[in-house]
Amino acid sequence: MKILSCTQQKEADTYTIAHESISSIDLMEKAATLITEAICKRWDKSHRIVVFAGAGNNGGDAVAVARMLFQKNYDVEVYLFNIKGSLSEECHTNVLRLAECGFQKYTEVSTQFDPPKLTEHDIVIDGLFGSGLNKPLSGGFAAVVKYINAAPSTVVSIDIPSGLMGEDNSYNIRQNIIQADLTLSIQLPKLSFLFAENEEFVGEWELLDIGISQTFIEEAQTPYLITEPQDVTTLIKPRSRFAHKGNFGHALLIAGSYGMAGASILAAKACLRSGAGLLTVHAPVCNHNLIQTCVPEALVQDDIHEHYFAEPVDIDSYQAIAIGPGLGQEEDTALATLEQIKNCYIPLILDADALNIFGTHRNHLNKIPKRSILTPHVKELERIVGRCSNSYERLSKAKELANYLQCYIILKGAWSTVITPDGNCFFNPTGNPGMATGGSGDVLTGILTALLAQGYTQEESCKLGTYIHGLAGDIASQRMGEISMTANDIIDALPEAWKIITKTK
Ligand SMILES: NC(=O)C1=CN([C@@H]2O[C@H](COP(=O)(O)OP(=O)(O)OC[C@H]3O[C@@H](n4cnc5c(N)ncnc54)[C@H](OP(=O)(O)O)[C@@H]3O)[C@@H](O)[C@H]2O)[C@H](O)CC1
Ligand SMILES: [K+]
Repeated sequence: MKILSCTQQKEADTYTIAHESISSIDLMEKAATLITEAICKRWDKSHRIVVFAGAGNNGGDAVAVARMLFQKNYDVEVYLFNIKGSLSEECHTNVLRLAECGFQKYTEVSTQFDPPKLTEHDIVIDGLFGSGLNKPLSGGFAAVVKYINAAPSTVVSIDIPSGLMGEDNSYNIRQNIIQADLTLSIQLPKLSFLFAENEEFVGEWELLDIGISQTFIEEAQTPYLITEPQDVTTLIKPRSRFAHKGNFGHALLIAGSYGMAGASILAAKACLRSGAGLLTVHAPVCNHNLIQTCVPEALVQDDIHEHYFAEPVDIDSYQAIAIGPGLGQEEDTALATLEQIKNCYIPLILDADALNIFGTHRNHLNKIPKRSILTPHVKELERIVGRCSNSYERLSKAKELANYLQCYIILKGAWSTVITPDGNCFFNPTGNPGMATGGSGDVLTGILTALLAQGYTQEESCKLGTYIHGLAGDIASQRMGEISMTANDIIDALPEAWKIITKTK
């Protein structure tokens, strides 16, 4: 699913009107019908509906919704803010239609606004501004937003919370943005919906398909996409009945240190649960027996050091290498890692402590082989690119890093983002807050390593790996609950997740 900019959404609107023989007012009527249905589905007529409409088409949507709810015998009030004394054509048409159906509780605000007392049982419809917002709200509009946010009522925003920019809110004023409980977005999501700090504005969001031209959407250029099931199920490589373990690759996992054997064990188990033919774990001597006991299917190769990774290894017999889970931050380990990745011609994943090395040894960043996969969470990324004040800035810096290194970056979190060397961003829709638990990242690394070992490309491995990781996390959450689930539960859910993705019983 593509994420288009607000400008592109307007172009899509215009293109649809021009090519799908539907007028703008009828497109607005379609939008309003779906918005009304979504409201009626959630709230019965005991709720008073208080509509705040702007002078543009977002306001036009809101006034049309008011008419439809009124005709369904809801108790509706409308406040239309017509500060400049001119309404968009469609907004004006809907104001006339509202009057024609005998609606009485209509107030057009131009200067003085006597706000109604909003109660907990009221539903506020926010139709002040939509994709036409061109600067942060200020003055009277900011006051209206603050008044609505201070009210105890449920707030439903049309298309986007008024005051929120569709992409970059770096220069926005947070208290001048509507805090919606529900956002009913037209056709496609906005990029800003996917950023954690905007959750308080967007609330739950739902897309309304108003029939915007698919031709326009298909041809629209955007670096931002949300991965959908069909994007990953089509990647799955079928397994021949004559296959043998050599067909599925030999993976090398360089992981673990004294006291952090668990990370290497979790990554190893996840790797084997994701189809690797063979796995060798290179680990410090102290973890040898633990790994052999916990993951008997894995081969264990001892490092020369008792407690941590200290000596690079020969990589010729492997198809994929992952370095990082539980590696620790000893200087010897950093040096061994830098040595290990130099001239590494095998698909490589750098995770956790292998990434932290570049936070303290940034001058070695250019040693990272092109097309490597880096899997930082927010803090690990910011140790490399510097502190970021918001998700949009962080995404931009991650895109710059991926381009500079010509690598793939998986920025982990809600809506984990796969960033490719040429700047495409694939947002992953699976997963849940229960996955914010120790070892979850180690599991992802194991999955990614298995996919690379089986010959999936870096981009395929990143998209498929994050998707299956989140899907297993969702299954684990259903089984164990978000609070109690552990990284092991995610691994235990991998068989079910793989069956779903490969549609096997
Ligand atoms: N996406 C679709 O296919 C459809 C979308 N619909 C709805 O249309 C809105 C977009 O409507 P639009 O009229 O383009 O813009 P808005 O209603 O969001 O804003 C109206 C005008 O407000 C002014 N503006 C912008 N920012 C500010 C601000 N910070 N303070 C004050 N005023 C502001 C601006 O006018 P200017 O003269 O100031 O430039 C805007 O034009 C979309 O969100 C959907 O709800 C269609 O109904 C269906 C198809
Ligand atoms: K809005």
